[in-house]
Amino acid sequence: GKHGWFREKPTLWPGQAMGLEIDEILHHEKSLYQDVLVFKSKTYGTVLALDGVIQCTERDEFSYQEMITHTPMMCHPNPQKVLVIGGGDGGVLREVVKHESVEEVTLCDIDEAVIRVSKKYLPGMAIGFDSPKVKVHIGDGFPFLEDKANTYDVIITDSSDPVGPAESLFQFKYYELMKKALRPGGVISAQGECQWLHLKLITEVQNFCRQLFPVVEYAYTTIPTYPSGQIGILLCCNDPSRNMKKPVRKWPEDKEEKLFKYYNSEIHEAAFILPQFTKSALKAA
Ligand SMILES: NCCCCCc1nc2ccccc2[nH]1
Repeated sequence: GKHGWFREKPTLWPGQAMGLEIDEILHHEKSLYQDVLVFKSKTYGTVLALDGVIQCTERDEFSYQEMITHTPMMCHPNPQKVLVIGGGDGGVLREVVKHESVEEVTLCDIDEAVIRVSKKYLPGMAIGFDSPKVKVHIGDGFPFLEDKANTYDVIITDSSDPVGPAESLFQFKYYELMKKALRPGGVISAQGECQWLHLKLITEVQNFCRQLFPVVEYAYTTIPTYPSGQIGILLCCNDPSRNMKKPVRKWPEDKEEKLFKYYNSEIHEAAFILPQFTKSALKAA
């Protein structure tokens, strides 16, 4: 288009950059925490970028939102109280409320600007805010978790990358807080970065998760507009007998076809099957 190309800042992936052709810049501001850009792309719909890094596009967001939500949710027998840290676009909320067992889901995002621009420019994701089961808290996930012991069945950390406001969400203390906030049999999932780019970080996070949780797994999903075309999901469970590689609940196939564009019970299992280089790095951990 007349605006040329958006090129992603190689913050954590030196020497490479994802590019998208711009049709129209829709919004650009400096929030209290980060640079917020929304643009209409030529072929991927509307795009949200934070500090020059693509967070979601209308065309492929469903892959990440469905997999970061339904892999933990389908590993829990009866999720009633759910917490989303980050995820200000609303896409994870849209997915969480597809589970009838859910009574209440709280979203805690530090930046009101992300929620505001998502509601205005990303209605297909922000629809997640419309459910009566949803409660929204604007603030840092750390202090929010301090007084939430034994509260949630599932906690989903839909964070940006560990450069900037989300840096603290990739540290031991944060996982300690989530462990306390979980009810017995609870499951957590987190944006787990990419095995092609961040294997060292993934190994470090897995290491300290294993000190806190009996069951820790890494899965991944394919998504064209994230660096190297895929992103990981880190999953932990406080029930030593839970095998997260197999869903404990299943929708009938016809229901899956109506509910999802990416998730199904087979890709749930496939997501945990890792290439040898990742398997051996995480095994050594
Ligand atoms: N470089 C990969 C970045 C992955 C970002 C995942 C993500 N996408 C988001 C959209 C809005 C708010 C939080 C978000 N977290």
